[in-house]
Amino acid sequence: MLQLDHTGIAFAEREWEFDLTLATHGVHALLGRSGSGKSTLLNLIAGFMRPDSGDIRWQGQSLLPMQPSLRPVTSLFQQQNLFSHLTVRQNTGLGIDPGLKLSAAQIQSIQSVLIDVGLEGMEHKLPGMLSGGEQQRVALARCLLRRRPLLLLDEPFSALDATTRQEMITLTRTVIAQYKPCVIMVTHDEEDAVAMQASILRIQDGRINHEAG
Ligand SMILES: Nc1ncnc2c1ncn2[C@@H]1O[C@H](COP(=O)(O)OP(=O)(O)OP(=O)(O)O)[C@@H](O)[C@H]1O
Repeated sequence: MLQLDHTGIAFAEREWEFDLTLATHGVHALLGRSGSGKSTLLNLIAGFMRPDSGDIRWQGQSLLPMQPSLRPVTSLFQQQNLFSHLTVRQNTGLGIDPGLKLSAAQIQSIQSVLIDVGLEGMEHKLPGMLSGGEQQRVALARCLLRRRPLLLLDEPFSALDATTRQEMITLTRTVIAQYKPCVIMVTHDEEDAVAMQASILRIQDGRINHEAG
């Protein structure tokens, strides 16, 4: 399970203290007003920010001594951070090896994930040749390839039009059902939470309230 135990951080004149226990598998929507600390919570778990106090544990082990790349975490953001000079296959392959020294078996697993997200036939395209929804599929494929047990989604669908958004929600639900990570998804839209069949985590006044899903 994921445990945040009095995980505290302060910026300027504001303070947050997060206490949270989530089961190993499950989907949770993280809601809260703009500036309430949603991205801060994800950054603490991913290791891009360090808490001032408290602990963050996965399966009983503290994540705090671990570099972000070594944590059991993968993140998908609204901006996909695809490399414009790398193909769809290469951008996806970064999920396995940042040096892109890929074996035949790894190329096969990339291909299989690209088929899962509906990008078969686009392996050799560059991101600039793709729509926003297709770019988001590449980013999702890269996350899925990593198969890390904690999946952090920061407004993954908010830049997409309504139809593409619905397709991405369906696709994300399907792949989550296959590999069963613990998912925390930041969204401004309670409809996304319902569509993802997520329980609700709400940040208010620097604390998390966990509502039944
Ligand atoms: N590294 C930082 N240094 C100082 N202040 C920061 C830092 N990161 C975030 N903040 C501030 O902390 C507050 C919470 O930011 P955060 O991005 O977590 O909010 P959020 O709930 O994700 O907001 P939004 O919904 O608008 O994306 C904001 O007021 C932000 O300006």
